[in-house]
Amino acid sequence: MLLGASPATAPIRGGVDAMAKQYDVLFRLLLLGDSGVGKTCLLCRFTDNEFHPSHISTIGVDFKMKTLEIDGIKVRIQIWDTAGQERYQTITKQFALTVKIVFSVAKTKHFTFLFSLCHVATPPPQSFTRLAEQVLAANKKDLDLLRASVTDELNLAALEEEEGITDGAAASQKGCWC
Ligand SMILES: Nc1nc2c(ncn2[C@@H]2O[C@H](COP(=O)(O)OP(=O)(O)OP(=O)(O)O)[C@@H](O)[C@H]2O)c(=O)[nH]1
Repeated sequence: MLLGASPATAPIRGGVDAMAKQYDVLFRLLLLGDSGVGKTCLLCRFTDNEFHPSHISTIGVDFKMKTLEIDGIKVRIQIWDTAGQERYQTITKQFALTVKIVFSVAKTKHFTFLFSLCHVATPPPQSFTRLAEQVLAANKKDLDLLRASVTDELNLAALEEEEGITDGAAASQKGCWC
């Protein structure tokens, strides 16, 4: 799933940089969201098809890449994984140019966090790209039983319909990127 990606310039042929020959198009994604919503797990599911049950907080910013071939075009996806912990928010906000905002369906407090990020990230700076998009991704759908507490307060179903939220679970791979 490439929603939320922002196309960036990438040389299609030639060039002195060896990396330039390895892909035709480069997409950059930035994952933002409260600590523990599952940003790193979504990333690991997508790049390595792995799930890690333990929560090891990201420190600052990390990134992974994956190259896919779609209709004969080599698409490289560069995904930046940010730290959700409050102490890293200064760094995270610097990166809030184009975003895939992740939240867990299981905790209401994550909504408060993501709305504050939406505010920071909108609109994407002109200098970056006009094609930058924001996508909300609801993770931990396997914990649907806990979802009631969220829907009571925020009517998640309506949000999904109106805002086009994507949902899934890194744990089960269902509805996930891969
Ligand atoms: N049940 C369930 N647990 C998940 C899912 N995705 C992630 N988790 C768990 O949630 C916890 C936090 O996941 P992380 O991916 O480390 O969270 P994060 O958003 O990167 O956290 P920070 O690095 O602190 O910002 C871990 O214990 C994961 O195993 C999911 O889809 N379902």
